[in-house]
Amino acid sequence: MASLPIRDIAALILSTTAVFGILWLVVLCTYRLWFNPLAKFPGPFWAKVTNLYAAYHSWRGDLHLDMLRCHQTYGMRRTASEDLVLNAFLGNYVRYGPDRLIFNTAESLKDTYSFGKKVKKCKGYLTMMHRVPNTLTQRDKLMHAKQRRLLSRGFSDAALRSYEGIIDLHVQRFLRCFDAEPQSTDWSTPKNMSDLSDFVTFDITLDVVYDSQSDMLTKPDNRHMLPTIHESNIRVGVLMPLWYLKGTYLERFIFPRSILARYTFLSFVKALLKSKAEAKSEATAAKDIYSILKGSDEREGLGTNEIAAESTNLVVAGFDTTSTTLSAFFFYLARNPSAYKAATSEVRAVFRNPADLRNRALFPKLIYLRACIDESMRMAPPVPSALFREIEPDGTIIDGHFIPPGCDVGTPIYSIHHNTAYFPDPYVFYPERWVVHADERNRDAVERGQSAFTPFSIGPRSCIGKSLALSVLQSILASVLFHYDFRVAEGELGRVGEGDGGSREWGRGRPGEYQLYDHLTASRLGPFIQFRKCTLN
Ligand code: HEM
Repeated sequence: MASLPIRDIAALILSTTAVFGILWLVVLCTYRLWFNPLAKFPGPFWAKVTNLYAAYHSWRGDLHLDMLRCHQTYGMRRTASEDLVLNAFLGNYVRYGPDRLIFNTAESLKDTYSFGKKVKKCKGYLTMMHRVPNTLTQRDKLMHAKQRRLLSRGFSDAALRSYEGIIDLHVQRFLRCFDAEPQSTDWSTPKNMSDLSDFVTFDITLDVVYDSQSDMLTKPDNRHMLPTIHESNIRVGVLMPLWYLKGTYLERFIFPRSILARYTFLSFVKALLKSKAEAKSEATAAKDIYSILKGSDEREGLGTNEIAAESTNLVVAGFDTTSTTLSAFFFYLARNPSAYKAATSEVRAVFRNPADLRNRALFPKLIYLRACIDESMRMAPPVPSALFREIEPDGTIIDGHFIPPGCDVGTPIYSIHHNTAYFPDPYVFYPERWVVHADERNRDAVERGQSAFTPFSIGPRSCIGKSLALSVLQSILASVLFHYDFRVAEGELGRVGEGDGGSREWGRGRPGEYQLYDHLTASRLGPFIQFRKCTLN
């Protein structure tokens, strides 16, 4: 028998592989669409068949918007008269991946994230891990409890008090950014608040975590670090639903820039860690989180790699999130005159002179300022989409539905913060929704909102840095409102950060809404704000 030429053999292998490949795809899609245990849940066609759907939206930065769009779309039903009406119950759950569901209720929030639930962090968190898991990325519950207990020493009341001087120092530097103009009674040149917020929060976080100065507010030298973190977040956001691609050639092919960016940031941290290690001999009292962790080294078995992973994560988790809240606050307050007036009046009444601003005992009196901060985080949550949790063996009930083991579930933060069942007029900046009236008539409404408010998440994996973040935000904002008046920059610059009016992209059209680009955490542009020294003080 004459042997087949090599070309024909290759063609035969290729066509057989293609046929089997197509067959495999057909079987897989058929299974996912009709026989998967989640098949009964509504959702976009492409999300049901592949996690590439979520990865695509993460790459575009509109994952949070698409999740809300799905909750609304799959909550619509046609009446007999062909009108579309919202069937809120149906839209409360959506299939957002072959094995993933998103929910949009306060019940799902509790069922998924509060203490004692049969869930753990999903495999997507593996993509954030470098060498060893830190408190954020640890999937093992017992290991996490141990790591969190150690880390919480850096966030105790005593530790937080010891950071107050550091925060005050950076607040002073932040204020000086608005003083630079010669005529101090005139409005300053427009300031890009997302940049300045990044600078001040990075400076504070690096100082608190490592007792080290990044000086971003005062010098440009280290500012190139910020785009590298952003670039790296894009990669991690895309890989979260496709975690099995981490470390493959495909990943390296798709994200060469992000991988380079990640190593630039890691080299920066490595140099920091080296200088900390060299400074070891000058034993000083632990005044930064790194030293607190290092102090527990021998007894608790936290090795060099663990401390490096933990402290690096704190910088990334801490600065960007706090910065988003800060810039969102300026966006919304500058556009809402009544909220602006109420917040400035409160601050200028509580603090009688500049020295008072360092007195933390007065902060609980800033009830309206805190409501403005909460309302900024409601409308622009710094971690906008779903924090997926994997259901453990035996399955569990989420919001009344049995979910089988191995599936991922999550309650997207931006979606629930815009759910009209908890927040009427969700696109209106309305700090009053957080303040209980003296006659208590709105207590139920406030509590309903609180049940669905989750910028820091809830339960055992909620944010360990919440008190630090709030302390930083209140210190900065009280000082700015005390010393300065501010307004939206005039002209086109004033529109940076807004929705674009007639956008073809879903959810990007509202001029009054601060636009977030969801890459794990939120990136954003502007707002541009002008400042003027307040003449009342
Ligand atoms: C406004 C500011 C902040 C917001 C909105 C925020 C939000 C969050 C959220 C939503 C989570 C849960 C993440 C998840 O489940 O995957 C989280 C966890 C965490 N955050 Fe924050 N965060 C903020 C500031 C900070 C700061 C200042 C630090 C420390 C310097 C920090 C450190 C952490 C850590 C270590 C975790 C992991 C906790 C655990 O899993 O036990 N965060 N944060």
